[in-house]
Amino acid sequence: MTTAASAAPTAPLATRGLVAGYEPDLPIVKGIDFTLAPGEFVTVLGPNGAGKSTFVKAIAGLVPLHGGSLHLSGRDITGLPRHELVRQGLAFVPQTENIFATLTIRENLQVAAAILPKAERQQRIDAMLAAYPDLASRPGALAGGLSGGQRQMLATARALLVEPKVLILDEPSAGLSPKAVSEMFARLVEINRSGVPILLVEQNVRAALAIASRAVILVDGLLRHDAPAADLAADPDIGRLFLGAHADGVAPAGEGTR
Ligand SMILES: Nc1ncnc2c1ncn2[C@@H]1O[C@H](COP(=O)(O)OP(=O)(O)OP(=O)(O)O)[C@@H](O)[C@H]1O
Repeated sequence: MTTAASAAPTAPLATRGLVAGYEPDLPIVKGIDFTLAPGEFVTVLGPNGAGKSTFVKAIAGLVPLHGGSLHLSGRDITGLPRHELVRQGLAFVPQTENIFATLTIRENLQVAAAILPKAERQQRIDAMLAAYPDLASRPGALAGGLSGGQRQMLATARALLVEPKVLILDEPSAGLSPKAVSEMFARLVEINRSGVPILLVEQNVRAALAIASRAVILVDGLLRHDAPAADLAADPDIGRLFLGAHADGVAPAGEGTR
């Protein structure tokens, strides 16, 4: 018998009791129930080592699942291999190694387009280049020669090429200049407004709360807090309680930073 509690979630993305980690007996994500609603923009926050990256990598098929389930638009995608998750519409932009440095901008897009029907590929690549003037101005340039911000743009363009159901990004602001971060975040807001739900891991807490609609805070592999982003941004206690007082995105001296 199917009960309301056991019915498969129909949201764009849902995890139920998700347990994941790199070693069989060492869970890093320790049982997370999370739902990304249609059109939502959710940021994942928490102290260093809380398991934020592991959580999204597990969703993206890059970290082994030990338990629980994953659902994409009502479909159970638990345990599917990475390439199949992409095909199903789950786009993930990793923090590093998210482009092919020795290929050109256009070739990077062509590789991502390979899962599309042949007849659609060129038109989608052209449309994506049109949306990214910085990339369109030199499609033959090697991706390895791009700035950090342009690389992130290319990585995001590659992810969007296949019109995903959900876009997940792992710290896209890492290592970028303040100008590149604000361009990147403005682009994410546009993408979200076009209807793509976004899940964003960020250490840049204030910037993330300014663009997200909701925030979840992970502590030691568990989802400890879930609230509207504006409420968290206005809460003077939240930095002390959950973020190790990193609410300005700057870790105190002596604590681990990258
Ligand atoms: N490839 C890996 N192999 C084994 N353990 C790992 C690996 N990557 C991360 N870990 C461990 O998993 C735990 C959570 O790391 P994770 O990177 O998910 O945290 P985070 O919240 O994203 O941290 P940060 O904000 O510092 O990026 C840490 O104890 C870390 O050492």
